[in-house]
Amino acid sequence: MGVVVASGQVRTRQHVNPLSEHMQKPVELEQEWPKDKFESLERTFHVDVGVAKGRFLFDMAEKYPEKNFLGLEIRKPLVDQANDWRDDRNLRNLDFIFCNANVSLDEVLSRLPTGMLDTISVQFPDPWFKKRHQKRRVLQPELVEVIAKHLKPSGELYVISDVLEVAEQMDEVVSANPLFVDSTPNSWIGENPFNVLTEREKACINHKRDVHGKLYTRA
Ligand SMILES: C[S@@+](CC[C@H](N)C(=O)[O-])C[C@H]1O[C@@H](n2cnc3c(N)ncnc32)[C@H](O)[C@@H]1O
Repeated sequence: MGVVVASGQVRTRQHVNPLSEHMQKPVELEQEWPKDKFESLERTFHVDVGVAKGRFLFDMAEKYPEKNFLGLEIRKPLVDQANDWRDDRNLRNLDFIFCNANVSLDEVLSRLPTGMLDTISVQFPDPWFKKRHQKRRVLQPELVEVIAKHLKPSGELYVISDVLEVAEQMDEVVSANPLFVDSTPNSWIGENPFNVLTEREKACINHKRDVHGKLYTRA
C-alpha cells in the first residue's frame, strides 16, 4: 500500500494482493458517474488499468483533449492524490477510480456510453514472479473477456512489460481470445503507440531495459 509522507507525495511500498479477501469488494460508484466527472460523454474513452500515480494519463489528457481518460488503480492513496491533482488542474476529461480491476472492470465499463471505449492499456503490470503468485497478475482470461465485451469494434488493446515472461503471458492470454487480432504477429512493439510514456517506461529507458509491447485490434 502507499503512504502519504510529509511532503504530500505518496511513497509506494509493497504490491497489493488483488486476491485478498478485502480486495474482493466491488467498486463504489456515485450514481451520477461518469456524468459528474467528464465535461462531455460524446468523446471516446481511453482506460488505463493499473495507473499508479496517473502521470501517464495526465500527459495523455493534456495531449489529447478531444478524448476522455479513465485510470483504475488498486492503491487508494494514489487514486485520491491523482484526483486531487486533477481537480487542481481543472481537467474535465480525466478521472481515477479506486478498484480492483479483476473484480470491477465490467461494472466500471458498463457505465460508459455504449461504443465509446476506444482504447485500453495495461502497462507494466505487477509481475508477481513466484509461480504460486502468478494468479495475482492482472491480465487474466476473464479480464480480457470483459475488455472484449466493452471495447468498440476496431478499438485497441495495448499491453507492455519489461519482464519478457510477463509480456509473453499477456500475449498468450490475449491471443487465446478470438476477438483480438495482433497487429504485429511475431514481434514486439518497442515504441509506445500513444507517444506518451508511463513512469515505468521512462525508468526502463533510463536504465536501458528492453520493453515488450503488443497492440491488438478488437474484431
Ligand atoms: C508496476 S505498476 C505500473 C504503473 C504504471 N502503469 C506504469 O507503467 O508506470 C502496476 C500498477 O498496477 C496496480 N494494480 C495491480 N493490480 C491491480 C488490479 N487488480 N486492479 C487495479 N490496479 C492494479 C498496482 O497497484 C500498480 O500501481
